[in-house]
Order: sequence, then structure tokens, then C-alpha cells
Amino acid sequence: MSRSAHPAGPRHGDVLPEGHYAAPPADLNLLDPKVWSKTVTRDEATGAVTVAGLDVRALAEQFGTPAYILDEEDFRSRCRAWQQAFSHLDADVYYAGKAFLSRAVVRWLHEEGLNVDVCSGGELTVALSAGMPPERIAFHGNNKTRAELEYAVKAGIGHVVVDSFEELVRLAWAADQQGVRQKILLRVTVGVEAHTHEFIATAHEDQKFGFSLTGGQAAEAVRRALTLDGVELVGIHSHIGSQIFDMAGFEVAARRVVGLLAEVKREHGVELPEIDLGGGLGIAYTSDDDPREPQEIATALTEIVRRECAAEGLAIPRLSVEPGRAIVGPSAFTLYEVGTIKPLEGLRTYVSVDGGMSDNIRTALYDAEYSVALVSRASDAEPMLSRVVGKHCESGDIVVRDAFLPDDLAPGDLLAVPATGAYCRSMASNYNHALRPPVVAVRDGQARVVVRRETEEDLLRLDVG
Ligand SMILES: Cc1ncc(COP(=O)(O)O)c(C=O)c1O
Ligand SMILES: N[C@@H](CCCC[NH3+])C(=O)O
Repeated sequence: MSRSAHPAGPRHGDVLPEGHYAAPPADLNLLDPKVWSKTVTRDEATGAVTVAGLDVRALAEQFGTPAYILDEEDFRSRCRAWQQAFSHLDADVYYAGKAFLSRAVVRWLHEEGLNVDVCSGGELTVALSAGMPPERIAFHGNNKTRAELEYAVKAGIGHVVVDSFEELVRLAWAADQQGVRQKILLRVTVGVEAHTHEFIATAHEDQKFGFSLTGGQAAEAVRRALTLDGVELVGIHSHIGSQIFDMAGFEVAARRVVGLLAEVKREHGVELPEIDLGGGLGIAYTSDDDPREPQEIATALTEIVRRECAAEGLAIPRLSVEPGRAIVGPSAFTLYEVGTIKPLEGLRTYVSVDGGMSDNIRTALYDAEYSVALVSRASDAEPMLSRVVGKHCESGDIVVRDAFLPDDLAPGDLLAVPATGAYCRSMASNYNHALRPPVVAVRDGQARVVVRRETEEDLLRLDVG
């Protein structure tokens, strides 16, 4: 989640606790390019907002609301930025499918030369069915089932990132049964407290993922992996958490992972050829967030790996990274229609939209911050401190906790929440039997549905009682 300062400010004229809110933005019609996908613009003369040359009002008309609008050019350009940043190195970029996966996205990744990281049999099926070569797929997860492991081995995937001793045995057995040797990396927890929300930090000791480096589990896992016939240990993996801006955690992780490679060489005389430093790079959800560019990350990581390897007398291993949010997060926005508007004098105005926690659970789950804009017209009305809420039966059903919207807002207006490409559709639910919204891909004046809206028949199909 964003760790930025509180971005909201008071409704004009309201008396609010002093210093609690920042001032409202000077112009509510401005769409900050930091948080909107690359092809989004607002025509100053007419106020119309377009994406990939398409008027969002026409998109709402054609595809309905709520809808995720995915800017294909933006997505592809982020893929290229990551590829280019690591292109001069012996390195691989794996897109983390958990952020958002669909067959269209897999095809774009394939065309742009990226690999995919999956963390369930379902994600693996989507990746394979869209033609991703199995050797370009990595499989993650802290509790992969025996069936999932057999499926992955049978499919011939590139590597499995092993998370536990049980999995090591299960996987070696599954591979043995199929007469193959499965390449693996071991996921280690490097003991870093990533500066992010507790639920998305993954490298400190007290959580469920990986082999503890400091507690000696990682060394034991290496020892066991090297003795099992069904697996070929090729490297070490670390993922410290998500929505991180500070490079320090990655640097510590890189140092500790290289330290383990050195220990493995000393103990076993084996130089493991690969390291994977995971994903986790933060994006701008509000104008206060300042994310790092892929190039900065590539430079910082490779410098540290080179330096540590030189100090330890190791050959430089092949490096992988796994960005998810940093690729797809900024590429999409969610389009909603305004319904009920409830002003609370001296407090704020509750603006209800036709979606909510079923299409974006992140605000309720992580206290995530988002921005929002009126996109069906421009407005010169006064700023009104608002809370954008959904239509679910929960008072925690909040999409944007604090934002300024024009105080002439009316039912039927369209709002868009930017930076909802990651962990929104992929974490969407049918709570209150909501129908999950479609994903509409837009590019060069063309729009097409890549994930269709659910229907009531979809819900009833599963209800077989
Ligand atoms: C192992 C692993 N790799 C990559 C990612 C992608 O993270 P992000 O979307 O923050 O880049 C995650 C999710 O946090 C993960 O668990
Ligand atoms: N779902 C989280 C990120 C967790 C990523 C998986 N390790 C989010 O929305 O920020």
C-alpha cells in the first residue's frame, strides 16, 4: 500500500481538525500522468477524457460500469522498460501473474519477451493455454498441492520455487515418477522488514513463506535438495514484499542471497548459477508517491550482486526479477457510475458507486490509498471532501478513503479510479453476488473485452444444490 502522506483536504468552507488534511488540488480536472496510464488525456476545451483515443463516456456506454479499462500500450511499454533495463545483463524478467492474469496479457508478455511467474494450477493453466512456452514459466507458492506439482512437472515448466521441506520431498517424488529432474530455486526469507503494509511484507522471520536464512533452515534445505534425484537445485530466490519504494531492503536481500551462494560453495563445492530477487516495486497510487524506474532498480541490483560476488570470489549468477504491480498496476483504471450521494455537513460527502470492495478489496484490506477523478465532464465547481464507497453491505466498503470531487457531482456522473490494474480484478469477489466487472483492453482507438463481465447465469451455474 501507499505510505504517502494523507492526500486529501477539507471541503471548501468546512471546519475540520486543524492540519489533518492537505489542501485540495488547485484544479480538479487535472489528471496527473504519474497515476494515470500513458494514453489517458483530458481535452482542455471540451473536458472529455480519452484513453487510447477513445472517449471514456463511449466506453461506459458500450461496456457498462463498473469496468476495468486496460491500456495495452501502457502495459507493453512497461514490459519493454523492464526488458530493456535488464537487457545488457544475463537476466530474466518474470511478470508476476498474481497481479493480473488473462490470456490476452500472457500473449502480450510473450510478444514482449517476458516470462511468467504463476502461483497456482489455475494461473499455470491460463499461462499455458495462451501459448507461453512452459520453460518460460516459474511456479511459486507456500503450499502447492501434490496435484499442482505433478501438473507443473508434466507441463515441463522452467523452474519451481520450492518453499518448504515438505514440498521438496513432494516435488522430488513427482519428478522421479515422471522420470525427469525438475529445476528448482529455494525461496529464502532474508530477515528484512520491508517498509510496507504488514500483510504484504514477506521477508521477515515471523510469516509463512520460505526457508529462514538466519535460522539455518536455508542451509539445511540446500543440503537436502542436493541429495534428491528428482530435483536440480539451480538457485536461490528472495521476495521481500510488495509496494516498496526504498531500495535498501532489496540491497540487503541481494547481499544475503549472495552470502548463501558463497556458503553453498564453501560447504558443497557447488556454485549455484541463478538468483531471483522477486518483485515488489511500488507504483504511484496518488500524486504523493514517487516510484523507482526499472532502470534504477536494474542498476542498483546488479551493482550490489557484482560487488558481493567479487568479494566472495563467485561467478556472477543469472539474475531474475518478478515485477507484477509495477507493470500492470498503472495500466488500468476502473470506471464507475455515481449513484447515491450523501452529504454529511461539516464532515464529508459519501459518494456511492456501482462497484466497491468486490472489484477493489485493497482499501478495506490494506488501508490502501487511491485517487479518483470525475471523467464524464469537466467541472469548475468547488472541491468537496468525499469518500468514494461501494454498494456492498459493509461500512468498510470504501474505494477511495479521502478525495476531492467537484461539489456539483450528480448521480449518473462517471468516476475513474486510476492504478487499479494490479490486485483488483485478480482479487475480485462475488460478495453479495456481485458480478465481477469486465476487463476492456484499449489500443489505438480500438476496444475489446479480454475478460467478460460475469452474468447471473455464471453465478447460478455454480449453484448446483
Ligand atoms: C514471489 C513473488 N514474486 C513476485 C511478486 C510480485 O510482487 P509485486 O506485484 O509487488 O511486484 C509477489 C507478490 O508480492 C510474490 O509473492
Ligand atoms: N495483493 C497485494 C500484494 C501481495 C502480492 C503477493 N505476494 C496487494 O494488493 O498489494
